[in-house]
Amino acid sequence: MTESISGDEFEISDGQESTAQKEKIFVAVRLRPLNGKEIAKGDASDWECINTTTIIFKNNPSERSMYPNAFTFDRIYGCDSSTKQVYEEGVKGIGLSVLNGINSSIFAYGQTSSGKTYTMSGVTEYAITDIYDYISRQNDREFALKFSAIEIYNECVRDLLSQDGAQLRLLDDPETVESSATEYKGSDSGRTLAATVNFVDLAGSERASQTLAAGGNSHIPYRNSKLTRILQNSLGGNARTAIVCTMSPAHSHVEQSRKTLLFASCAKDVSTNAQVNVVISDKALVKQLQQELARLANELKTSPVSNDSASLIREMKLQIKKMGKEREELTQQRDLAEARLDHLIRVTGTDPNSLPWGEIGDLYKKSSKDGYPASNTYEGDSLNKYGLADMESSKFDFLDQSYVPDPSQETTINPEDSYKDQGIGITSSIDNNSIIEISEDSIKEEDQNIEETSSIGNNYTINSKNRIEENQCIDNSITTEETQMDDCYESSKENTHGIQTRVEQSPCSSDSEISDSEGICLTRSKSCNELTTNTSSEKEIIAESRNDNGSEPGKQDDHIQFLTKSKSEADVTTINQQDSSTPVKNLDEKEIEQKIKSSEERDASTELLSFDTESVSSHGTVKKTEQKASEFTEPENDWSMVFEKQRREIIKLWNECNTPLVHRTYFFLLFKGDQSDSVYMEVELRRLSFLKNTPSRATSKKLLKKFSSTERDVLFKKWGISLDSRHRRFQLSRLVWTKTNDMDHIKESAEIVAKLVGIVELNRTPKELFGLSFLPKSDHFKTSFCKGTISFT
Ligand SMILES: Nc1ncnc2c1ncn2[C@@H]1O[C@H](COP(=O)(O)OP(=O)(O)OP(=O)(O)O)[C@@H](O)[C@H]1O
Repeated sequence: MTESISGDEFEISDGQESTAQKEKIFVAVRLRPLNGKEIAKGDASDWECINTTTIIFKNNPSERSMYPNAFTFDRIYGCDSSTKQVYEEGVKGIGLSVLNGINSSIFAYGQTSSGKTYTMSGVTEYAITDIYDYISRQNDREFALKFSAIEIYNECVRDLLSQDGAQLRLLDDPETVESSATEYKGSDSGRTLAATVNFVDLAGSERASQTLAAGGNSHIPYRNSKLTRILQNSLGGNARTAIVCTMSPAHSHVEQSRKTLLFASCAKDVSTNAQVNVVISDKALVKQLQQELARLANELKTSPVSNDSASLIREMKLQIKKMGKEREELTQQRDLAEARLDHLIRVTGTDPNSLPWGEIGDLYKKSSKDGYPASNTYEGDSLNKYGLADMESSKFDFLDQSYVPDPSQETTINPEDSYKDQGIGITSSIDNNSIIEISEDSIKEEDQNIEETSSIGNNYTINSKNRIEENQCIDNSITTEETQMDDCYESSKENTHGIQTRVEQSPCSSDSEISDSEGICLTRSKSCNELTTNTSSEKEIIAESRNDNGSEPGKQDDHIQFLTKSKSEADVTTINQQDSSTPVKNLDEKEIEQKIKSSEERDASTELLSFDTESVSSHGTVKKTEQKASEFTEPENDWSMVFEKQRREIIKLWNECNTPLVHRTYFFLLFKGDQSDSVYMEVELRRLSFLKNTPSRATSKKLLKKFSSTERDVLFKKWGISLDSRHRRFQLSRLVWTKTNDMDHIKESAEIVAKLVGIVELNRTPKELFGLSFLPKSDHFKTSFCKGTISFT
């Protein structure tokens, strides 16, 4: 709201602004006419107002050297000017600032009988009239007015509005001057503007003039003055100020007139910094804040935006949690893959680059050693960061199957082994200090409650100088899950038949020693189940194979042992009895195989392994399957085109495989078309193709349900898995299998396993982690933690 009261100097706003208003004091000089007495004495006027702002001394040029003859101020009022003029044209705007909440003061300064009272009485009357007039026209605002009329004489304060003329006592708060003035209380509506206007008639101006003129100081000393205490708020700078300096034109008063003008000149330099005074009572403030709070709460409650935000935040939190889980899983996969690769390299003792999977060896080398790739600036280990954990896994399957044993290597047969059943466990020594116990005792299947021991069915081992051990079934099953279990089964069957054939045709003199036509002697151990059955009095059945150093059986340095332990003897007994008495063993495996082959899921899954594959043929010779992944390979000179094509294909597969965004991002940022990226692109394509065609867990279950529980039992025994825990169990087995050479590895493995099963207290030993206190020797830690019955979900 802006309203002009009168004239063009003053405007009243709604009082919302609080910007300080810095300005100079308004200084005016009023020259009164010569009074009758002065005229009678023959005094003449020494001063002439040459315009509205300048006054000059005109009668005594000789004094020009000592005093200035011309003075300029904001306004000069001559002898014929009226008080109304002084008000309207001079001090009105300042006086009425009080209506905007700004303090104001109007002073009259001058020598005795110069016209101070004459001027101020008129100015005060006009101002009060205007104030009331303004208030009377404001219907939507309430005003509280407080008037005081005070006389200060010899430091005594007297209330001019009081009849008794009692002396007033000044309190600390100058605003609480005891007064009999009428008070108007406004409503306590909260925000209030409070301002004071002072109309001051300064008696004794001569003395002040002398002081200020002599010192040339614009500061008005008021600290110890009652007057200044009363005017404290106005004189402190927070007030618009006007000074009307009155002077007599008579020559007899010329000295005082000059001093008045000097005072006025000094006053001109003083600046004020008035601001709107907003007063909010505590009660009003509390009320106002409560209202604001209620308003905001209501806004938050009803705002659709806020609801969206809340739901968005929830979604984001879920997403973050999910990504964290994925990251953890990828880390675990990476660790497993690295462990397997480590082990393989360690076991073979061969430079990875010289192996048939040289390019994979390069990948491993890059990823593990060189920070892969060199331009990478990401922190931490690379494989998982770049989402290659799965690739590594796939590679490893390829590695497992592509190993080509040298037929010329002499292979020994452990004469202590016996081969009495169709469940063939072939074990060979891996390296020194390797005692491997893989026990999956008493595993309960979710839907069928099938208990089984974790016999590592269809294991075979080829002892050579490199002392390679392969567990084809485990290798396949770990990384390719359900589908590879089928392949595992296939492969195992082949191996089984092959080995059986060779056993029958072996020229070796005993059942425990077999040599094939090419001079390879295979050591064939009992299956864990069979071993357990045949030696039921023992809790551990150890299939040992002697290594080519000719070390004695049972010596840890030279042997690897597959130990089978039941969770309890009762379990063992039950299982063994079942194994020996039920027709499980008598089932026609060909029939089961036929069922598998005829199932749709099986058909789909057989196409999955499009990797380079080399496997041992059914006759113990090496058979190399053809590479089927060459479709991803393109000529080098068309690399950019190939890259784009592969990238499109990868993106498509990402979508089809629901690949996590994190993986996509890393991969996308990392591989941007460099020629050296080709191997990674290819691996990613293979990995995704594999994943895409991998039947889901549900599909696998569906497949397995095509078989009777007995048939499934046979399958599980052959695969050495249980339906529900197969993947992680094999990961675990594999983990143990590949990390049994030193305690550091064991501890590291324990941590990984602990993560798998959701154990977070990783500062504990493997023994503590899995409660394997029954194991007496600490060196059994390296195998002990896989013997615990760990439930995976
Ligand atoms: N501008 C004027 N026009 C006509 N008469 C004036 C004017 N100014 C002052 N007078 C007259 O001069 C006399 C003295 O004025 P006034 O009392 O206002 O002076 P004063 O400065 O207040 O003196 P004191 O300091 O002693 O109170 C008064 O009679 C007054 O009417």
